[in-house]
Order: sequence, then structure tokens, then C-alpha cells
Amino acid sequence: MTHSSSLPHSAQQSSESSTRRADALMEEDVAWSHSIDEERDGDQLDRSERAALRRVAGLSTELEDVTEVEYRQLRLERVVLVGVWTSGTAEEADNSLAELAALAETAGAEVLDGVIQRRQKPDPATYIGSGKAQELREIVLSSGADTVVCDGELSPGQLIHLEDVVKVKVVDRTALILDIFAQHAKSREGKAQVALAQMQYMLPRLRGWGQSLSRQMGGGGGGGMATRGPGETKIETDRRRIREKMAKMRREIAELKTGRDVKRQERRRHQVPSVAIAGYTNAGKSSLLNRLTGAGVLVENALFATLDPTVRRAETPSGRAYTLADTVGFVRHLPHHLVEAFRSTMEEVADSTLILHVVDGSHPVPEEQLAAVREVIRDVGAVDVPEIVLINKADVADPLTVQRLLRSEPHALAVSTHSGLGIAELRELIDSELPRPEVELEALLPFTEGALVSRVHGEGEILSEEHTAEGTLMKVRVHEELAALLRPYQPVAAEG
Ligand SMILES: Nc1nc2c(ncn2[C@@H]2O[C@H](COP(=O)(O)OP(=O)(O)OP(=O)(O)O)[C@@H](O)[C@H]2O)c(=O)[nH]1
Ligand SMILES: [Mg+2]
Repeated sequence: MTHSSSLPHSAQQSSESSTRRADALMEEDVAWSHSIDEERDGDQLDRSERAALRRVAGLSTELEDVTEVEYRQLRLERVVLVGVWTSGTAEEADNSLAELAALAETAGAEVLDGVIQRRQKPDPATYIGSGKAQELREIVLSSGADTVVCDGELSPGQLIHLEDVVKVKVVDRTALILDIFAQHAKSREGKAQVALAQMQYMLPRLRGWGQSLSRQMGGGGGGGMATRGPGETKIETDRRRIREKMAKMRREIAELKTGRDVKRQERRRHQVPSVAIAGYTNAGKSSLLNRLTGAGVLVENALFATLDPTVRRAETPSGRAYTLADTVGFVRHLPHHLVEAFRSTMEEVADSTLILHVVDGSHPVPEEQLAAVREVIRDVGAVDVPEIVLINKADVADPLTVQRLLRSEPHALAVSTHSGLGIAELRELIDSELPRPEVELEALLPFTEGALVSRVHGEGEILSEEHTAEGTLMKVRVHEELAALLRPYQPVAAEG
């Protein structure tokens, strides 16, 4: 492994000094930093490319309005992560912070350090407690961080108080995820949904942001919560403008949704079975779509690479057509606003004939991801849709983990979109899982009916096909609507 030499100097330094620092931070706390460095290894070029891309994408979502200056403040640079560990094992706490590190990197931040504090529950005032907050201030100073990211959703008050102590920007997991979504959303609907969720999140926090901004600009002077005056009316105006904008966004989203519903109804009318690929973020959903259909969907070792649902046509080995939809990845504790915002995307899942639930088999505890995704699937009312669990990345997964999952999940298959392992079985499995068209019949279609022949190919199942002097003789299974069109062409012998 030569990765470590490609690490930036500061990261190597921090991995040594952070152990000491975390020891100093609190006796019963867990030092956590080496795993961050492992997450970062060998990926530096990728990451700088992503950072460059991020800036461009950021430009296009910049909004001219003053009220949105506040969102822009969320752009992260050099961050320290803080988690409060209230229950579960130390390993679970580590995994949770490792995921936060991956999220921060996806947002384009450089992770300098991470600490976990063990507490009964988060401190109502400063999240980690005022003494620990002071120690965190020391870490921020010595690492040169400009932002602290907390692994949870903080109240507006907690954000303000913690910022007052650490004297840099403090953001929570929700704001971080919103930021990533804002950077990645491409379609008009996706952008509108994210903007709406951001505004919803910002509304109750406006005052806090206003205060910390004025403090950063050299104002404040220890005014704290009591600061009032001209700023108050400014906040009121901002709130009103945000509310107005939210109303406008909601209308726009409703219109866009109608357009998508129409398309979906169209597909349903033609009775093309729909398969939805769902799963935790970075599990390999887009890779699977590409494997099965040859679609060129962006695959990236980043969380939330896909934010806009892509639908492609695919065919089973027996020649039946179906649609395959890639979906937004799930993440634990997906901010509530976002679940709401992406409900329409999730409806794609609820409405499907079959769910391919992709899970990253190389994750230490894929069960957690399975459970988190199923919770959302339940939420959108997709409980009745049959599900195939695909344990992906079998090429690099621990075979014991794969075995364990295969035992606990009755309807599962180990696959690798990279090596192609299990993909042929998957195609067969999809074929047998999709409901078969109900009418079997024979038709002799004259050559003038070429369009009908291709429709049968697209929507039906071809049992046999023969080109005769009079036309195409087909034995097929089709849905009722198509059967009605074919009946006039049934050969006389078949009718008798
Ligand atoms: N080793 C290995 N890596 C894989 C496999 N499938 C996908 N990956 C990698 O996993 C990462 C994520 O893949 P994506 O297909 O973008 O995952 P996704 O589920 O669409 O992710 P989001 O859209 O971000 O939610 C990429 O770096 C892929 O190259 C696999 O079978 N084996
Ligand atoms: Mg994807």
C-alpha cells in the first residue's frame, strides 16, 4: 500500500496528533481519526476532480437573491467532525462517523479530524456540553478547520451556542445532506425539491445564521440572544420572502409531478412491467442499471451521485420488455424534509412491479443499510411490491458477510456489477418474477401490420415466430388490450 504517501501532509499529521488530542478531549470518549484517513486513501485525484466539478455545479444553483446568501454559507472546506454516542456499540458509533466523513467528502470538504463523545443524551444547549465545546475549540484552532460538522440534527439554539464557543461555522448532518443534494440535483424537479427542503430547514434557523454572520463580519460584540434592533425586521422580511418562494416552489413541483405521472400512467396503460432499483447510497444501483441496459448513467464513488430518477427499457432473456428505474439512494436518518421532497421519486418505487434492493456487500454491516432502506420503502407504502435483495460488490465483499446475508434473506442473490457475477441469474430471476401476460394466442399478421408486430415484441412474450408467405405467424402471450388487436388475425384453424 503506497496510498499514504499521497495523503496531504496535514492529514498525516492529524492522524498522529489526533489520538493524543482525543485522549485529552475526554476520558471516556473514543478517538476516531485513523478510519477517516483510510476512507480517504488513494482517491486524491478523484476527489479534486469532484471538487472542481462541484464548483461548476454550484454556480448553476446559485440564486441571485440575498436571502440565499445563507445557503451559500454552508459550502464546506476544512472540517472537524463531532458525534455524540448515546447507545449501541463503539463500532456502530465509528461507522456512523465514517459515514459522516464520506458525506462531508462528497460535499467537497476536507476532513481533518473526527471525535466522538459518549453521553447519555446530547446536551440541550451545546450538543456536546460546554466543557467539551471548549476542548473542541482547541482542536479547531490547532487543525485550522473552518467548519464543525455534527452527526445529528441540532436545534437552532444548539447551533448558535456551539458556534459561540468554537467560533467557526457549525453545521449538522441534515444541512450537509441538503448541501450534497443541492450540488447534485440536475433536473428542474430535483432542483426545486432540494431548494424547497433547504428553505424549510432554514426558516426556523434564520436568526441563528443572521447572528453568526454578523459576528463573523466583526459585529456582535457579545450581543448573544438578546441582540435585537434593525436585524429583527430584516429577518421578518427574509422569512416572508422565503415563505413566498416556498409557495411558488410547491406549485412548480406539483406541475412537474403531473408531467411525470402522465408518463407513468402511459407506461402502465401499455402494461409494461416496471422494475425499480432501490438501495442505500453508493450501493451500486446506477452500476446495475448500466449492467442490465447499457445505459450510460453516472457512476461515482460518492454518496448521492444519482438524484434524478432515470428510467430505461430493458428486456428479459425470453424477450419481454420491462422498464428499469434507477432511484435516489437512501441514507440513515435522511432529513425529514428530504423524505418529503423526494416522496415523488420514491413513488416510482411504490408503483413498481418489482423492487431490486441493492445492498453493498462490502459494507461492514449491510443489515443496517437494508433496514434503513426498508423503513423508507414502508414509508412510501411499497410494502406489497415483491423484492429481490441483491448483495452487490461480491467481488470484494467478505464471503462470510455474503453467506450471512444469504442465510438471513430468503430472496437474495450475490452479484457483482463489476465482474458480472450473478448477473445472468439475475436476468433469469427477473424474468420469472415479472407477472406474465395473461392471454396466449396465435396470430398471422400480414406484412402491412409491421407496427403491430413490433408492439407485440415490445409488450408481449414471443413463444414462437415464423415468417410465412402470408405474413408473420406468431404464438404469443400478451395483455388483454393487445390481445383485442390481435384477435382479428387469428388463423382460422386456431379458432376452430
Ligand atoms: N468492487 C465493486 N465496486 C462496485 C460494484 N458495483 C459498484 N461499485 C462501485 O461502487 C460505487 C458506487 O456505484 P454507483 O453505481 O454510483 O452506486 P449508486 O447506488 O448508484 O450510488 P448513488 O447514486 O450515489 O446513491 C462506484 O465507485 C462503483 O464503481 C461491484 O460490483 N464491485
Ligand atoms: Mg447512482
